[in-house]
Amino acid sequence: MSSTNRLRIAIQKSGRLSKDCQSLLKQLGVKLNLREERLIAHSTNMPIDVLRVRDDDIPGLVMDGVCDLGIVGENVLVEAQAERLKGGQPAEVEKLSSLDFGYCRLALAWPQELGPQSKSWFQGKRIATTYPQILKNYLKAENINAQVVVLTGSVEVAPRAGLADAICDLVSTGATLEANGLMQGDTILESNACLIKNPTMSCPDKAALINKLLPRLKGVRQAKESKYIMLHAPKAKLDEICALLPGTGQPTLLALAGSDELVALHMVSSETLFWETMEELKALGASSILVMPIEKMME
Ligand SMILES: Nc1ncnc2c1ncn2[C@@H]1O[C@H](COP(=O)(O)OP(=O)(O)OP(=O)(O)O)[C@@H](O)[C@H]1O
Ligand SMILES: O=P(O)(O)OC[C@H]1O[C@H](OP(=O)(O)OP(=O)(O)O)[C@H](O)[C@@H]1O
Ligand SMILES: [Mg+2]
Repeated sequence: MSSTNRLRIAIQKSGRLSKDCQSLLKQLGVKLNLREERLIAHSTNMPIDVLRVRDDDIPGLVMDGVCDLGIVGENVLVEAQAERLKGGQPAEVEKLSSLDFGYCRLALAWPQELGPQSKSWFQGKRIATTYPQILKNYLKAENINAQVVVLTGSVEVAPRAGLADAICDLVSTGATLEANGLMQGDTILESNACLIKNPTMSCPDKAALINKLLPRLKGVRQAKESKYIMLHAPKAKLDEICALLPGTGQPTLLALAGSDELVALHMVSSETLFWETMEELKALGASSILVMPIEKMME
């Protein structure tokens, strides 16, 4: 591939998604030489360049074809798309996969001392947010006539600072809302990080590379969700033991040297084994029960 044919992936430079993006690329087998201040990191083993930017810029870079792929929160993607549509600009991206990090929700919140409030309370109020388009669409759908105050950071201090009556901001554990004396209301949007692609990308070499990375992504996810289970089981109790094992996978049975009563049972399970199940297995005579993580999978 020539340098223009190198696949360009946009990720967040520093923030909530950057560590997870970097470790995902590593798990996909993409080796990177990440030096702190560099905007572009060239992969040393694949024709891939990683652009490290602010997350707000990622949807636009992918929509405009500056980057072929991007990893960004759905919250930022939906806001950017709504903003572009409002301005009559192209806003299409292909969502290749939802990822298992960056989970948060965009929710309304107001000062705790006001107590629980219904939707009608928001009529005529000022709501501070970093996501004006998503909030405006919600208010329109709910027939609420409120003023949207746009802030790019520290949204949660807006009510105390007298800038707004309520906020619409990202929540994960709820600790930030609590620390600022705010009460959480309706969730407007649930969000995870997602992998997006420029829909008009037509380079066959890049398409082939994406087709190589996607099964790896599936394999990484399956491996994370799966466990390798090993135990010794009395032959007489095999049916009962198998019935307790999670998932639908078939176990492998192996003879145990020096024992006629016991067999070794190995299986890949799509779920973990809870302590309660391990205790039930033990009560049935199972022993040496091991639950191990799996690093990679390919079916
Ligand atoms: N508390 C959280 N827990 C999990 N994910 C979160 C949380 N807060 C935000 N996110 C997700 O991570 C993304 C990046 O959050 P971050 O706070 O790093 O953004 P930022 O300050 O706008 O960064 P940048 O400097 O890149 O613009 C958010 O858009 C959202 O998708
Ligand atoms: O519900 P919580 O678990 O407290 O998380 C929510 C907070 O996390 C995010 O900010 P972040 O900490 O990433 O900092 P930022 O505001 O500087 O982006 C978000 O903007 C909230 O403020
Ligand atoms: Mg940002």
